[in-house]
Order: sequence, then C-alpha cells, then structure tokens
Amino acid sequence: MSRLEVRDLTVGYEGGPVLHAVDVEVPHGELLAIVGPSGCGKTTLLRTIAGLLRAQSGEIRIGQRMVTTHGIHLAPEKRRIGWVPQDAALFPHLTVAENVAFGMLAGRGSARAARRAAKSDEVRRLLDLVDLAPLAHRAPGQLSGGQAQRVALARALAAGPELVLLDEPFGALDPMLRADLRAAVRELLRAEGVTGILVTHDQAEALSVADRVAVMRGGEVLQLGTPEEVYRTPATPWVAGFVGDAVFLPGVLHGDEVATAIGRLRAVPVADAAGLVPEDGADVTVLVRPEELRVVRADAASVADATAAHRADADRRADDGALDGIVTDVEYTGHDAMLALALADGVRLRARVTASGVVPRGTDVRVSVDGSVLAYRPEA
Ligand SMILES: Nc1ncnc2c1ncn2[C@@H]1O[C@H](COP(=O)(O)OP(=O)(O)OP(=O)(O)O)[C@@H](O)[C@H]1O
Repeated sequence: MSRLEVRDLTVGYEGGPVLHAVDVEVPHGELLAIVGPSGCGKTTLLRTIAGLLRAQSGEIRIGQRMVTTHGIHLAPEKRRIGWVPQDAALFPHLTVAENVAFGMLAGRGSARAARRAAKSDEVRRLLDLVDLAPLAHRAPGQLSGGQAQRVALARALAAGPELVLLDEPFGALDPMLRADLRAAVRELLRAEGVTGILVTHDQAEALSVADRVAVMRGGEVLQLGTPEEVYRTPATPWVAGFVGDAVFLPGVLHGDEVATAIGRLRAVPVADAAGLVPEDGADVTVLVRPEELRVVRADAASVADATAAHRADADRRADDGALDGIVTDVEYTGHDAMLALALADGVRLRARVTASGVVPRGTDVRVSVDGSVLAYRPEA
C-alpha cells in the first residue's frame, strides 16, 4: 500500500521558510491535485517529497517507509517515486522505448543498459499502456508535445513507483489534448494502482480529475478535501474565490438568516481556521455561487401573477428576497452562460444560467437565491 503522509513539514531556502507546517495525506491509489497561486510552494512541496530538497522539520512517509524525518533523508532514487515534469525532459539521444527503459533502471542505468532493456516485455507493456507502441523507435524530437508527455508518464511508471508526482504536466498542451491526456493519466494511475500528486494551475482541471484537492496559499494548505467539499463548502472566502466563480456580499447574521443587500437569505455559519463561528449579530461575508442565483424574466413573473397558483409562487420568491434587476451583459459559453446583473439598488452580481435560461442584455429580471448560503467571519 502506497499511502503518502506528510506531517508538519517545514521547508525553506536561504531566504527563509517557504512551507509552514504542511500536513497532506493521500490514500493509496488516489490522485491529489494541488492548486494555489504562483509562488505558494507547490513545487517546493513536490521536490521535498521527491527528496530533492531537505526539510527543516516534519515527516514524510510513503507506504510503510519513513523517507524524511528528524535525522533521516532517504536519497531521491531510493524513494520509489516517478516524476513527470512540465516539459517531458526526455533524453534526446535515446529512442522512445529506450527512454522508458531508462526509467526502469531507476537512475542506475547507462544508455547501453537502456538500449538492452528497451526490448523487454515490460517496456512494450508500458508503451501499449500509453498508446505509443508504434512510435517505440522514434527520437523524442519527432514527437508532439502530448506524445512526449505520454512517454514521460510511461518512464515514470517504469520503475514500479509507489508514488507518481506530476508537476504541471499538461501546461504546454492545447485544451483538447490536455483533456485527453489528463483522462489518460487518471485511467493509467488507477489501472496501475499508483498514488499520485498533480500540481496544476487549472482549478477546473483539479476539480474534474482528482479524488481530492489541496488548496495552498503562502506555504500553507488552507483546505484539503474532495472536489465537492472544496467547491461546495470552502474553508474560507479566499478558497471559494480561488476554486471557482463566487459572489461575495457583506451581511449581518440574525439566527439562521443573514441580512444582505439582496434581502434576507437562509445562512449556514462557517467556522474559521481557529474554530471561531460567526455569532448572532456579527458582520459576515456571504458566499453565493453564480449558479445559486435564480434569474426570471420580469415579464414572465407578471404573466405568472395572472393565476392564483403562480401568484403564491411569486409571493414565496418575494419572501426569499427576489429583487428587480436588469441584465447588463451576457457571456455565452455554449452549455451555459454568465449573466452580469445590476439590481435596482445598485448591487452588481454575476449569475450562471443554463443555455435555455439565457435572456438578452437589457432584459428586466427578478433575482433570488436558491437554497441557503455560507456566512464567514470577514477575512482580515
Ligand atoms: N531555489 C530557490 N531558492 C530560493 N527561493 C526559491 C527557490 N525556489 C523557489 N523559491 C521561492 O520559494 C517560493 C515557492 O516557490 P515554488 O516554486 O515552490 O512555488 P510554486 O507554487 O510552485 O510556484 P509556480 O506556480 O509559479 O510554479 C517562491 O517564493 C520562490 O521564489
């Protein structure tokens, strides 16, 4: 079993600590995606797990083996870790098959040994796995970016690693190829039963491909959870805004409701990192996802008013805080669209609607919030 456990890890360069008491766990066979702004320490964490950097304190355990702890620093080649870098970094003087074979030799090989091993069944199996058997004798210079990344992945898997670290492996690829390759990577890691960590700058990619997502900022892990947890119940407003589109409104908490510029909304208070929950009467920051806003044409609402049943429905919406507004812009993306809205009292919002719910710019609408919202203590 190759579960990864990182405990209380602090790592720095000459300028001082870059990772501060980081905790990360990846269960056996799962893929963890790490996201965070540039410079937050993602690569530093990966390099420390790989043994390329020494930790100042903390522990790293891979499966049953403690590879980093006080006084112990297992050499990178002994950690049974595969590495897939952003630019594939294949050896230009070796063929595709020889590059994969080199990975099998776990860093102890020569070009000559790689040439011999390139003929083995295991190399053939790995090339089949990444769909590149017909290109076995090509030179790296004759491959597309996506093919080179597949070779890098096969090379990383060749040594039978317990853990594969992928550092922005799709960064240089076009969106279609990117989607194909990330699905292939996910499938391959599952098939091989290998635990993985993927660093990516693409939040949507992280949410779609990973079993769990870690959101980092300033050398700390702010939240680690399933994609749904991170998106639906973000630990802080910052996490909410980082992993997806978000509307933030100031409000005041009153019991299980919050008073905001768009009316009183049902609210769930969220504890901050110190465990403090906003108290009754406290100022809060309310999170609304754009898809939680319900937008109805104002003329549809008045047609609805014509029947008693619909009038009751309209009254209920008014109780939920439905407000008058106007659509000021429409960003159409095919399967859905983002509407920019200006409410009568000057508040501006963005609402995501399905393709069938798109209304043209200039349309008068009624806006309400579906369900309850999260209420956070305002961030400093
Ligand atoms: N070799 C180094 N010496 C000194 N400081 C470094 C070194 N490498 C990285 N840093 C600093 O450590 C911090 C974290 O860098 P790191 O590369 O881990 O961030 P990252 O999250 O991977 O960034 P990016 O998304 O831009 O790749 C940054 O402030 C960076 O300037």
